[in-house]
Amino acid sequence: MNHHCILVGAPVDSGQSNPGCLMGPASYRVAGLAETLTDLGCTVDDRGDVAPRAPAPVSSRNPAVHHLPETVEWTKALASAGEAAMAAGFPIFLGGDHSLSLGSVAGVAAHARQQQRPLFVLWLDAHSDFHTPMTTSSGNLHGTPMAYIAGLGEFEAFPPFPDPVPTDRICLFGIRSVDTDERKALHAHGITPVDMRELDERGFVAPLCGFLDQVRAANGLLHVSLDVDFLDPSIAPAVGTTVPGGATFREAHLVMEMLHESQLVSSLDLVELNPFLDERGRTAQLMVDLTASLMGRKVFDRVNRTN
Ligand SMILES: NC(=[NH2+])NCCC[C@H](N)C(=O)O
Ligand SMILES: [Mn+2]
Ligand SMILES: [Mn+2]
Repeated sequence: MNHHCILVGAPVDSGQSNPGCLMGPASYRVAGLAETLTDLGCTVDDRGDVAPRAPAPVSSRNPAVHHLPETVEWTKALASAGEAAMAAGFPIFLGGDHSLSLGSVAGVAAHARQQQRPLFVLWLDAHSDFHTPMTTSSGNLHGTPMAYIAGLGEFEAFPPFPDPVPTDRICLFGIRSVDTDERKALHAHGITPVDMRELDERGFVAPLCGFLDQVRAANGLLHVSLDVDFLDPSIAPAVGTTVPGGATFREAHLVMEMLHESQLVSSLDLVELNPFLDERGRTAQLMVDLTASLMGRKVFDRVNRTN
């Protein structure tokens, strides 16, 4: 794991209809993300916020889709910022709604291809985000990045995804809200999300270890996309698409601690934080603390523990 962290601000608000995610990067900075990482022994390069180019007038064949031109420009800008950040260290994309991952993961994938390393994606989310611009009925493009990353479906004005991630290298984890068309597409492509029901039955450790073993065996790069709504709304209220029954405080930290111990993670998205909906900054703070666990914060060193 590379401990030179590159903070890439991605104040994307165009992928959904609940304004406020554009304040996410500022909120993480106020919550002390850079200082927290520095205290953990990381070096930090905050590159500020990415600025997309002026959008060209493109429209979707699906009349429900909104802010397509803006989201296309964010995708291009974040793909190039992401590729550059991967070459320099460990990128942390500060969102911004989840449509930012159309670009962040495209940049990461371009880097992985250059390095000739297979890319794996861990999607920590209540939602599968497996729509395409053709199937979404909300028209919110934050519901589409997973299909784009897998190279499936029609993405109109978006640049083709650089090196689509095969579906067996994708792990959708914590899922508890899937639309009918997404369900059909997931089924058609043989993807079985690790949903909350499975996590209830098997616990968090076994399914996560299984996926990490796969990454390790392939000497892969691992991108983690952490959507605030992966967490239970009772601990993380600052998100526009709350779904009850999410990960608890300890379950979420356990995932992050295990990811740290695996030493496999090479890039991270923090997405969907809407500070306008937060309560005294508690969701931003929790996301910073989860990032700290991912980067190695622990109470005790467990290496030599026998019980
Ligand atoms: N990244 C997210 N929070 N996505 C929520 C998507 C919700 C719903 N499936 C939709 O497409 O509108
Ligand atoms: Mn999402
Ligand atoms: Mn979500």
